[in-house]
Amino acid sequence: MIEQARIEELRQKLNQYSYEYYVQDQPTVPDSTYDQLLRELTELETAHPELITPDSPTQRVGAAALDAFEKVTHDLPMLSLGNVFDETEIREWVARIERSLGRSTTYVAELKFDGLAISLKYEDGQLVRGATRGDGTVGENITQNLRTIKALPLRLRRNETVEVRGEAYMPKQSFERLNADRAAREEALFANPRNAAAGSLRQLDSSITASRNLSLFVYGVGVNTLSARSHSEAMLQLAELGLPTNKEMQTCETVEEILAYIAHWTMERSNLPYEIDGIVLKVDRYDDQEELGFTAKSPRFATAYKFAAEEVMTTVEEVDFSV
Ligand SMILES: CC(C)(CNC(=O)c1ccc(Oc2ccccc2)cc1)c1ccc2c(N)nc(N)nc2n1
Repeated sequence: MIEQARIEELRQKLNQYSYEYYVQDQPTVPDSTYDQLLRELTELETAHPELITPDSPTQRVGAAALDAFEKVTHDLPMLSLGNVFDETEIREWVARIERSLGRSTTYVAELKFDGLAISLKYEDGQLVRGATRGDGTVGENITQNLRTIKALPLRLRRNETVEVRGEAYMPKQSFERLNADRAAREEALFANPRNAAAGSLRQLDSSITASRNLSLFVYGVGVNTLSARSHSEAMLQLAELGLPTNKEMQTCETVEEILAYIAHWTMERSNLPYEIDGIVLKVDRYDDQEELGFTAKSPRFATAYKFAAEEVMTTVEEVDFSV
């Protein structure tokens, strides 16, 4: 049947254009082309509903609003990070690791996004579940809301089974526009992009989430079928699968390189289009991570350098508790 072939072709094209625009930030077609093809796909799917698949771009906004979020138990706990606050503590953290391993090792430095920690589960390439971190063991099933994030692929580029961790966030520009709209309607303002992202993902009606222009970065893997032997290799594989990874991630051979990366982003973070609240440092090789292991609640192989909280002029902004 030619409609089926056309529907499959449109689905593949639209998902590719979405990937180029939202993940690679290098669109190859104008929005008008995307919109026209989406309209054609919507008409064909309306005429042939039996041909609709869950990874169709028309299926991003869920049907009915939920009454509540289900609880979900993570296959692997989503751990929290210990903190380091200054150069001395960073040098001590590196020294402790290299003493424990009995040799030097390679690190990865990453931006620490100020959003909501989430977990995404893909089975044979298909997104089957999205959840909040919750208490690290039990989170809330917010699949319908996460599916509205355009940077999130509904199907991976290879049929892998993998559970990934990441941060859903609201870009600074979307935050400013959302609060401007709310001020115009005399509604309570969100205090910061993190609250706005969390409030947007706690909506039981995913069409509200879809209107909030959220985005996503993935930063780790749980259970997976990947062949990676290090964190940096795993992140390259996640990017090849079509998942949004952050391009500012950098491997560091020495503590001096770590300190230089931190100094750079301490100065530059105000120029980023999203908010970060620190820098995450990780031992790169998985065999070293396993050798270092965990404390009761967080890994010994990773830590977070937190920026000093910014002394902002605290304007009397109402925080939106109604969401
Ligand atoms: C390192 C990790 C804590 C993720 N890793 C895990 O959650 C994790 C979970 C089970 C693991 O293995 C276990 C297997 C069985 C039992 C216990 C742990 C290993 C890592 C983390 C947390 C927050 C991050 C953040 N805000 N930004 C960036 N950029 N990176 C981050 N990385």
